[in-house]
Amino acid sequence: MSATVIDGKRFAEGLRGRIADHVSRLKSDHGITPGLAVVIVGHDPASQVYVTNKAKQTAEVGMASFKHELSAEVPEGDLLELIARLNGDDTVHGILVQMPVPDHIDANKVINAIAPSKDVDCFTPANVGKLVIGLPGPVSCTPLGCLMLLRDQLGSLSGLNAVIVGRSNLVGKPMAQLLLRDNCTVTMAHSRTRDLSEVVHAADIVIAAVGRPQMIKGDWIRPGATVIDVGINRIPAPERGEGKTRLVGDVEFASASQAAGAITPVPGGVGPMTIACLLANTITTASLINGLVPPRDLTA
Ligand SMILES: Nc1nc2c(c(=O)[nH]1)N[C@@H](CN(C=O)c1ccc(C(=O)N[C@@H](CCC(=O)O)C(=O)O)cc1)CN2
Repeated sequence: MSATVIDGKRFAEGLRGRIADHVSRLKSDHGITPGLAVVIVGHDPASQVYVTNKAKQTAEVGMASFKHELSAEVPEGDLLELIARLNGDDTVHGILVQMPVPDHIDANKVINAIAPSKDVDCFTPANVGKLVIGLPGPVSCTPLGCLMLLRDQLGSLSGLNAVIVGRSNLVGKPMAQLLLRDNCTVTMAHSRTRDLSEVVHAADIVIAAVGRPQMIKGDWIRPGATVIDVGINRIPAPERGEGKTRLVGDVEFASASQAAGAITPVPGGVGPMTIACLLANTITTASLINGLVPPRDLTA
């Protein structure tokens, strides 16, 4: 069997088109221009690329885009002050601090400084709580992107066995909540899980978010399962020339695509959905801040 390759890049383009329509309506019907502030601390090359893409795509859908670049040595207090300023700025409806932050900065302090009403990453305890009990609000970007791809691929997820490999706050834990909401039977697997290959083999849906290149092998995948690969790992690619690298996921794509019914590639799968869902969350927070009901097609 050769799996359907789920085109996250194309889906994300379509989603951004719908977001642009909502932005136009917010402007014309309510006089609201959604604004997203992105903050980056330091010069990590991958983070620079993500933040540049976020700012560019924010502007492309017609939102106001604010980019704040701070040096790697910036004192924690200066970052907290900037966040406080953005919290009080009425032109800003979403605030995102690119992770990871340098070691001298306490990421939890930074997250807790963001007003929950503007927390478009859904990192604050208040928004994580809302996600768990199903109240309206932003939804963690990467899990929301995975859910949208799954619904598009499978229709109803009700009753399916979903196995999530990885229990991070960024992906694994919120993903479990979203799949539960869609009536999946959810198993969370992690580094201490016994017989991981057998656990994965029981899944109709596999979410690979473990951060280890190509760890999940093709013979772990149940024939016909849907595989969502969240991993983004850069590995040496000597076949491309000396010192060259390439991106791979947490799943061994070549073998897994022989067994799976559908699978996301890396790159071009979940990654582009993360940024599109960030924009969707900015529509959600801009709507809620202004007492409007967020559009249903942009949230979980
Ligand atoms: N505050 C946040 N920090 C981080 C998040 C996040 O959601 N919020 N997630 C990741 C990084 N990330 C977004 O910030 C992100 C990662 C990957 C992609 C993406 O489009 N990947 C491409 C490949 C890009 C490449 O060539 O390197 C793909 O998979 O096709 C977008 C966003 C950590 N930090």
